Amino acid sequence: MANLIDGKAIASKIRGEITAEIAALKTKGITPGLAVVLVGEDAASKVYVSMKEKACQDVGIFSDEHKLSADTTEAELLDLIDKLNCDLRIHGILVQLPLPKQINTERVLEAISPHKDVDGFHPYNVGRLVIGKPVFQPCTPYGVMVMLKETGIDLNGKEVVVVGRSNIVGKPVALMCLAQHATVTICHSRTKDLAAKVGNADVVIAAVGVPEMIKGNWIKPGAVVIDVGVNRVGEKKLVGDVEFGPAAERASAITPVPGGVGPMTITMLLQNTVESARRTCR
Ligand SMILES: Nc1nc2c(c(=O)[nH]1)N[C@@H](CN(C=O)c1ccc(C(=O)N[C@@H](CCC(=O)O)C(=O)O)cc1)CN2
Repeated sequence: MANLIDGKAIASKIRGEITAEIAALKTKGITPGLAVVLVGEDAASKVYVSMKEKACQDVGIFSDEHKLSADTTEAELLDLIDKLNCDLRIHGILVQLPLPKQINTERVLEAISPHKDVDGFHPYNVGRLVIGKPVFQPCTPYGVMVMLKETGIDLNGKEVVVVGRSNIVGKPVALMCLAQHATVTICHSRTKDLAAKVGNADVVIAAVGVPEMIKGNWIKPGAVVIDVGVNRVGEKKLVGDVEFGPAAERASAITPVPGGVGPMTITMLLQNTVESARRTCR
């Protein structure tokens, strides 16, 4: 039976360290500030945004909330971003995704100053990651890497299979694993014989957004399984992208859903915001 990788516990430990770092910054007259922008009424986004605001309060980050209606135009959102780019109280800007259809997500992400891009989605920060000199790294993949490190899992020479090729998780986590000297395979909807690819992995990172798509009996005995999926099934139940029970019987270590990668995402957002504030006093 696999060891459970407790994302909640790791996140809580790191948040303690972040709280201490912020207290030290405040003695130098710097209070890290994060602008959180939500456009529209998406139920999951509302939950994530309120979790982010609460996390900011807990660690001592000034959180500047902007809740805009679902019919906000792209020009209005770009105007707000311009103002936040120039606001000296703000070290990080976060626009919650997904955005409503009338707004071009790429244009919005590119409008955020790369120096305040604590989500790590701006092409400048993506490019820094590609060349192995990251500044701000996307929070979910960054959280995955911190979890692996905290659990003592070394990727050097390992076969890592990433299932999913999104800009937010799949592609960046693959680059981060490569930087840790893993041999990385990215699988996606057109991949042939996914079961065999997953079965070859020492470490599986599942980020497809399809409930329990990765079957437990595909997992190589002793492999590590990181499940990035947070899928709502029915009214209340959350499941990952991996069939947890059968996978846990074969894996050496596995993340649960909820309580695995999810809590790390917001923790790394706090970390990036503190890093951005620290950079202002260099
Ligand atoms: N601007 C961004 N938008 C989105 C991001 C992002 O990193 N930046 N990621 C996701 C959503 N997300 C953060 O925004 C996020 C997802 C899940 C969790 C989390 O803690 N999940 C819990 C379960 C919470 C629940 O009950 O729903 C868990 O897995 O234990 C935090 C943040 C898309 N948009």
